[in-house]
Amino acid sequence: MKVIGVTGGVGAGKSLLLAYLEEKYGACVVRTDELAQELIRPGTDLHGSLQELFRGKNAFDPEGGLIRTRAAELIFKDPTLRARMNDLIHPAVKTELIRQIADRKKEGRTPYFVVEAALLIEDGYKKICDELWYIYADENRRRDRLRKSRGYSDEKINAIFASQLSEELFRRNCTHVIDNSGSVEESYRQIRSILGDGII
Ligand SMILES: CC(C)(COP(=O)(O)OP(=O)(O)OC[C@H]1O[C@@H](n2cnc3c(N)ncnc32)[C@H](O)[C@@H]1O)[C@@H](O)C(=O)NCCC(=O)NCCS
Ligand SMILES: Nc1ncnc2c1ncn2[C@@H]1O[C@H](COP(=O)(O)OP(=O)(O)OP(=O)(O)O)[C@@H](O)[C@H]1O
Repeated sequence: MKVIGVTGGVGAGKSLLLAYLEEKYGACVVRTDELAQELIRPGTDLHGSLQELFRGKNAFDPEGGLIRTRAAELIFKDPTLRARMNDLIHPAVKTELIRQIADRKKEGRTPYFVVEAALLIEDGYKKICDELWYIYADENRRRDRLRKSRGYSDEKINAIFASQLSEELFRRNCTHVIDNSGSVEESYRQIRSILGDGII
């Protein structure tokens, strides 16, 4: 089983390409954002710690769930708060991922295990991945896609951009680059040139 780490800036097209890896190659895809949401659901220890961290900041709904838009507003403009949130959540995410990778390896039926993480490089996923893929799209296209598909404001886009690695650092740390600035078909072709033409 090959373990592939997928990263890239917000709106580069990671989700879209992960779906292709799942459908065409039978990959097991885990998005760390989704895993994090599970690990911080109300009732968990992590949820308690997060409530402490965001105390007085109106970041939770009446059922105790984290209000994503509010959390984004807070963490993307405050590097210290973001670092403290990362320190709380990310070790647990990584531990859970390592467990899932080991389970799949043991089971022996998964050809590719794909981990998607915004902070793949910063969080040291290099050690647990065989390859690191950088999904690139030029900044203007990403801005455009995020405005259109998610209604993100320029302020939100700027704040997230500022909290993520530069293109140069992504490129320097990854083993493969997929340029998703063009059509989806062109990106699929790049994936096929890395993984071959079909399910193994
Ligand atoms: C901060 C949250 C609430 C923002 O939610 P929202 O729906 O507004 O935006 P979305 O999830 O689409 O994230 C926007 C972009 O920021 C990236 N991102 C998410 N968390 C972080 C972070 N801690 N640092 C840098 N970038 C991040 C995402 O990958 C994406 O590219 C949400 O991303 C979250 O709960 N993050 C915590 C989990 C986490 O740290 N995930 C990254 C694991 S590597
Ligand atoms: N090659 C492409 N051509 C046109 N639209 C695209 C292309 N790739 C992605 N998109 C669109 O751009 C938007 C952002 O893509 P996507 O959600 O896959 O980004 P992401 O990298 O997963 O973002 P995030 O970092 O927030 O997880 C989506 O609406 C997606 O359909």
